[in-house]
Amino acid sequence: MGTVVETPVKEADATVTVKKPTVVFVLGGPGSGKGTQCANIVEHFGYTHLSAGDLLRAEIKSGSENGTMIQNMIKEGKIVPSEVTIKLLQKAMEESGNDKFLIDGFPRNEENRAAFEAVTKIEPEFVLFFDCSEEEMERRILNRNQGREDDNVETIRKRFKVFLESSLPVVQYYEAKGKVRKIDAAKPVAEVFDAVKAVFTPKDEKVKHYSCTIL
Ligand SMILES: Nc1ncnc2c1ncn2[C@@H]1O[C@H](COP(=O)(O)OP(=O)(O)O)[C@@H](O)[C@H]1O
Ligand SMILES: Nc1ccn([C@@H]2O[C@H](COP(=O)(O)OP(=O)(O)O)[C@@H](O)[C@H]2O)c(=O)n1
Ligand SMILES: [Mg+2]
Repeated sequence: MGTVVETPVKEADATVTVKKPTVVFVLGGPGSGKGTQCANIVEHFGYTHLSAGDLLRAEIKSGSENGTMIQNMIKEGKIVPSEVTIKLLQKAMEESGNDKFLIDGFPRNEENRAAFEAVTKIEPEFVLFFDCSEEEMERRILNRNQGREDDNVETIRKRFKVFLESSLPVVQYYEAKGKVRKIDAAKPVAEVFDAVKAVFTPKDEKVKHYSCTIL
């Protein structure tokens, strides 16, 4: 008579692993070309573009109870409390059906950064940073013609100050983690996009392309 060996059947693992979305933060001063380049990235690399500024402006238009507060802060070039902005970002992420996001113009200060990390537990894949002189950014904003209430000399100066004092430290935070991909954004749009493409193209594809060229 043989011995019956009982093998315990392993219960199915109750923890479900949900894949976190891929997030790239797109930062740079006002007018550095974040929105313009994000539109190009979307076309080529399948990301969904979420501009924090656009979401806040849509919230004003929707007649929400926060609308007046947001409008006043934007007019003053101030940064809206992250609670408001993060809710808008999360809603847009859920509604998109995508799992790859370019988050443009966020985080703009330490409060934005820490709150996003605490609420979503998402770490950015990397930070795309558009580097441009104030002189060039001001010229671009004054030619933007989108009817924005904050695109006037007085508010622009305030936005530059906030950028230097509050937003650059966020870039430095990610710099220390080796996550910043800095782009010279003072060049023409197509040249800036060439540099952007190099950041988004996987290294093996670059090699493939190179070997095709020399064959
Ligand atoms: N590389 C560039 N050279 C010249 N003008 C640019 C360039 N990139 C963007 N612009 C223009 O500058 C303005 C600001 O660009 P935008 O993408 O809205 O910047 P941001 O989102 O960083 O404020 C727009 O009118 C845009 O058409
Ligand atoms: N994370 C963010 C992003 C924008 N904003 C507000 O929205 C304004 C416009 O942001 P934006 O990203 O559309 O501006 P640009 O950098 O594109 O010119 C900022 O100056 C802030 O007042 C904010 O409060 N918090
Ligand atoms: Mg923009």
